Amino acid sequence: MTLVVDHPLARARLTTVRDARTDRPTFRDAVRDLTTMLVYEALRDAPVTETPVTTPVADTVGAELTAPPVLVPVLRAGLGMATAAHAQVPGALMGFVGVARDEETLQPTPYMESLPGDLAGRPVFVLDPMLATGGSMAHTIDLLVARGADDVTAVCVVAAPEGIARLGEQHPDVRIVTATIDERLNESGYIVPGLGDAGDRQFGAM
Ligand SMILES: O=P(O)(O)OC[C@H]1O[C@H](OP(=O)(O)OP(=O)(O)O)[C@H](O)[C@@H]1O
Ligand SMILES: O=c1cc[nH]c(=O)[nH]1
Ligand SMILES: [Mg+2]
Repeated sequence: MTLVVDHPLARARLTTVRDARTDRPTFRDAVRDLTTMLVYEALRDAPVTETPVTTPVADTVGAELTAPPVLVPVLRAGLGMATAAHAQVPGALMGFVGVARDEETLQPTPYMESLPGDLAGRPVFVLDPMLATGGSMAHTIDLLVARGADDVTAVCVVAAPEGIARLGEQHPDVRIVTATIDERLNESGYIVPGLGDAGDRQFGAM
């Protein structure tokens, strides 16, 4: 249930976000480009409904997504993925979750949720560039499941094996779409080689 998007263009943008010399505007641009590719691949097998369309030349049959996913960026870092994901699925509903990891305990500290009340039968894409211990993602998915969600995709840029394993235990039905599975977490809970703190690199250190 883990899809690694390793298209050459995704690998090139991943290299940009990994590079410690990349400035904030360039980092944000690369996160947006990666999100476009990740969401594109995440929707590859999405069901479509055929719809009639008239070209300047003839009538034909087109297609539209049968069920556009609800998009849920996880603040802060996931905000940098929101616009690009929304551009891919313009009709999507968007909810928001705020959670900050306590950097001492590595436990997620929730501070905000703004989600549709009923997610039953609706695909949901959680947008967060970093899946490290998996605590923040597991918390977010708990909120979604409490609202009836049963078709959840975690869209990430960098995933650690530890976070993937945790989701496999706590939420085995969740699909993960990521640009890379990295080596491990270090003693501070950062992904190695990773890209550092995705929130700080987009928005500045708090
Ligand atoms: O898998 P975990 O161990 O929970 O770590 C991953 C979380 O850490 C980062 O957010 P952070 O807590 O730094 O908040 P921020 O986006 O506001 O910087 C990242 O965006 C994830 O939400
Ligand atoms: O490497 C990491 C781990 C958690 N959160 C980040 O932003 N980066
Ligand atoms: Mg952060």
